[in-house]
Amino acid sequence: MNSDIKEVLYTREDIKNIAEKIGSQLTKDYAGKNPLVICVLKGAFLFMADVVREIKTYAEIDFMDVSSYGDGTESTGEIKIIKDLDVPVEGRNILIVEDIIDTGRTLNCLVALFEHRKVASVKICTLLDKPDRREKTVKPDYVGFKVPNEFVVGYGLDYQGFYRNLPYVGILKPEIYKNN
Ligand SMILES: O=P(O)(O)OC[C@H]1O[C@H](OP(=O)(O)OP(=O)(O)O)[C@H](O)[C@@H]1O
Ligand code: HPA
Repeated sequence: MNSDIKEVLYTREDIKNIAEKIGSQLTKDYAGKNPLVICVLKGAFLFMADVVREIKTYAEIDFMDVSSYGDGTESTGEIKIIKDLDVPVEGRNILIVEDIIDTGRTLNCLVALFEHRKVASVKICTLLDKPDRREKTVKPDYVGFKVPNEFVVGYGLDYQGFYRNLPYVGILKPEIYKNN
C-alpha cells in the first residue's frame, strides 16, 4: 500500500499537532454554545476523532453519511444523503467536520441544507483544502492544511474504498488511478 504513494504530505504527527491547535481554538469559540459537531462520513472519521478530543467544552457529536455521485477521482454533481443526523438541528450551532474540500460541491450542498433547517450557525472545519479545484463557494472556518491540485489519500481519504487506513496523507501515484 505504501508503495502506491508518490509523496507523503502530512504525517500523523503533523495532523495531531494541527488537531490540537484547531481544537484549542474551537474550545474558545464554542464555550457556552453547546455545538453539534457533525462528522461527514466516511472520510472525516479519523480527523473528527482527533479534533473532538481536543474540544474542552460541552459538545454533542453526530454523524452524517453523504457521498458525491460517482466513484473515481472526479466528483460528479449533487450529493446523496446516505445517513442523516439522529437529532433535529433547528436553532443549534453546527460545526461540520470534513476531511477535504475539493470542488466544494459537498459542503456547498450541506451548508445550504443546514440553513434550510434553520440552524443558529454553521461553520466548517476541514483537515484539507484544495482551493485550486473549487467550483462552488465554500468558506471554511478552520483549515488544517492547503493541498496542491493532486489526488490525495490516507487518514480517512480513499481511492475506491482503499487507503483510508494509511496513518498519513499522501499523493496517490497517478498510474494507480489512470489504469482504471
Ligand atoms: O468538495 P468535493 O468535490 O465535494 O469533495 C469533497 C468530498 O469528497 C469526499 O467524499 P466522498 O463523496 O468521496 O465520500 P467519502 O467521504 O465516503 O469518501 C470527501 O470526504 C468530501 O466529503
Ligand atoms: O483528493 C482527494 N482524495 C480523496 N477523496 C477526495 N474527494 C475529493 N477530493 C479527494
